[in-house]
Amino acid sequence: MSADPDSPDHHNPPAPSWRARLAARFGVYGHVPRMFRQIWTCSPALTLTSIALRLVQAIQPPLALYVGKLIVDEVIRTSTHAAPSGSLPDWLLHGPATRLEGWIALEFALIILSDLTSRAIVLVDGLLNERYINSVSLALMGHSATLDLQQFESSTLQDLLERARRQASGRNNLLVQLFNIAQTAVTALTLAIGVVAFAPWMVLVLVIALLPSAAGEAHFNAEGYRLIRAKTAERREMEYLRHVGASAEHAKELKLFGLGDFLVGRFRAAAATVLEQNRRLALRRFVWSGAFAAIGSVAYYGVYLVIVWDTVRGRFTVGDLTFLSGSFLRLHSLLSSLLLGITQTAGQAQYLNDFFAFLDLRPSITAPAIALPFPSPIRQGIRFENVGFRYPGTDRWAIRHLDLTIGARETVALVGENGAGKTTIVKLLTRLYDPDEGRITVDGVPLRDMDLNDLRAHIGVIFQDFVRYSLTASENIAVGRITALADTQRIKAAAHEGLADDVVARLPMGYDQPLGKRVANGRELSGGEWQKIAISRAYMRDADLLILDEPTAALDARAESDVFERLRALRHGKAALVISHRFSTVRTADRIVVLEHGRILQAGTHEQLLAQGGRYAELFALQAAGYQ
Ligand SMILES: Nc1ncnc2c1ncn2[C@@H]1O[C@H](COP(=O)(O)OP(=O)(O)OP(=O)(O)O)[C@@H](O)[C@H]1O
Repeated sequence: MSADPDSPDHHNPPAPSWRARLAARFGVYGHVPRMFRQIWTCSPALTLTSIALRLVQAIQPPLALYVGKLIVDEVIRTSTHAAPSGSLPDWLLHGPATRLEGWIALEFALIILSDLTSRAIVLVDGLLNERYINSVSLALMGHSATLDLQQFESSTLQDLLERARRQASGRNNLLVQLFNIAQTAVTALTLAIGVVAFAPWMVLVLVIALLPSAAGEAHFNAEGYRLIRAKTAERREMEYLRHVGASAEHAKELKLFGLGDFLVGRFRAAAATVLEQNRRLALRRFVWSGAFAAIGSVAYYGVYLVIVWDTVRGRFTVGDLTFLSGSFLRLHSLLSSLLLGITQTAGQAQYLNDFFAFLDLRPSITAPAIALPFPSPIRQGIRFENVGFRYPGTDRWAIRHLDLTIGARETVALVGENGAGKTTIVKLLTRLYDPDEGRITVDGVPLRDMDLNDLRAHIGVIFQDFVRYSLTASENIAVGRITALADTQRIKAAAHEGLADDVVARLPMGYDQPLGKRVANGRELSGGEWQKIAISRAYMRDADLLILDEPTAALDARAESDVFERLRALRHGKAALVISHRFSTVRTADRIVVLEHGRILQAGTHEQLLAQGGRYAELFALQAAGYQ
């Protein structure tokens, strides 16, 4: 992580200081304490149980080794006496070996205990891990809801989210692995204390011999992290291609256009670069780790030789020899597995960093601490005052010098060619974005001064790319006011107003019918039928301003005319903004605003605009000619 791969000059980063290098090596673990706090809040009882069980498990190996030493010493001591006569039961019950029996019984008890605790650990960790993964998913979803649309549209956030999601994927068993590392560390420490009591220098030699391995692993961890960050865009592309290439919603077009091979080729190309770099790193890691590990093994056998020599010389008993060589062998393998564990978890801990980095993102569209309520009902109207807006990362004005008023009881239609800025006006009105210039007010109260939830609660908006939820028909309508999910009457009334009641009546399971192809027993609807469901959502709100962004594009002519007849009747006395390319819809509005390149070109009633003979009349004539 010595260079930020997102920065343009990451090919030639300045030489990092040793502090930066150290931070890069171990920085991946920076968020582990925060993760433990999160685990703790998932279940203090399970966390404590897991820690207690692991402590018990951790001190068992040194204990077992020490008891083994006592048994060997005792066997040697008793075997110097005359060989016992009689059978094994006689010897056990009456012989001079009661101490030996005690040690053997203790060793047996330790083995049983070890077996029980390891099973209990699997159980407790499994339960805890599941809760933790759920809490990660909840945190991701909860925090996503607070972020701005503009943040979601940035590719940097997409990358971060892609990496953060891995933390919630369940494949990531970081919790269990970190607990294992802690347990191994406690065992290694207890063993080391035992060995230190006999010969402190042995532990020192072993630790020093493992230092190159530790440094190597830390280096390769940092390399791996850098590689993953640098390749996030490719990974995201692979994820996308996998989704497009293997999902029901894309199957129709993929077949008809014969895109299968094209997608496979693109995936192969993206995968190849990631694979190649990973392969090179893995090979280098293999060679260096092997060499470093050999240093550890040489040191281990050197020390082992000295222990044997000291036993032959009589400095150590045979029991000491079994304890020391056993401890030493164990210590060597524990320290190696500790390193390996750290290596494996470092890869996963990076996702932890990304997960918390995502949680630390703050939305830029916020409400003031003391926010004003939405002026309901609207008395004067909604005003755009000299509004200008550029999408982040672009230098073209999507809207500029825009002055527009929507009267309190007025239905305004926005027309204009593709890209004229119609949808952008809706996004600004709902504060999905904030204008760069000018301001938008409702009855003189600036949108920025209002409570965000209150603002959005008073506006009913259906975008042209509304969401088709894989939920029941009833839920699909209720999403317009999710707090009224149980209010069947309200849902039915909204369905009636949005013309969805006929659609629902034809479904075998009525309002309880799951919609879409993703769910069991799901029924797919036609484009127009979906649109009627979406329009009904808008009627779930008792909105002061209703916005329909091309709501009728997929409706047949009769349905479209019905929708607007109802809109006029039901919106009686309330403001509405309608975006449409169909002049049959547009002409019924109280006022029509013609947009071009983010500015107002003309405004007036259908008749006035026709009489003016400008762009509106031209576009109207074009469409009318199409019907002749
Ligand atoms: N998220 C975005 N990021 C950058 N530019 C955008 C974004 N959304 C829209 N634009 C640009 O802003 C301009 C206005 O877009 P807008 O969606 O408001 O047009 P529109 O009038 O609704 O068009 P249409 O009739 O095709 O729906 C267009 O030039 C478009 O390319």
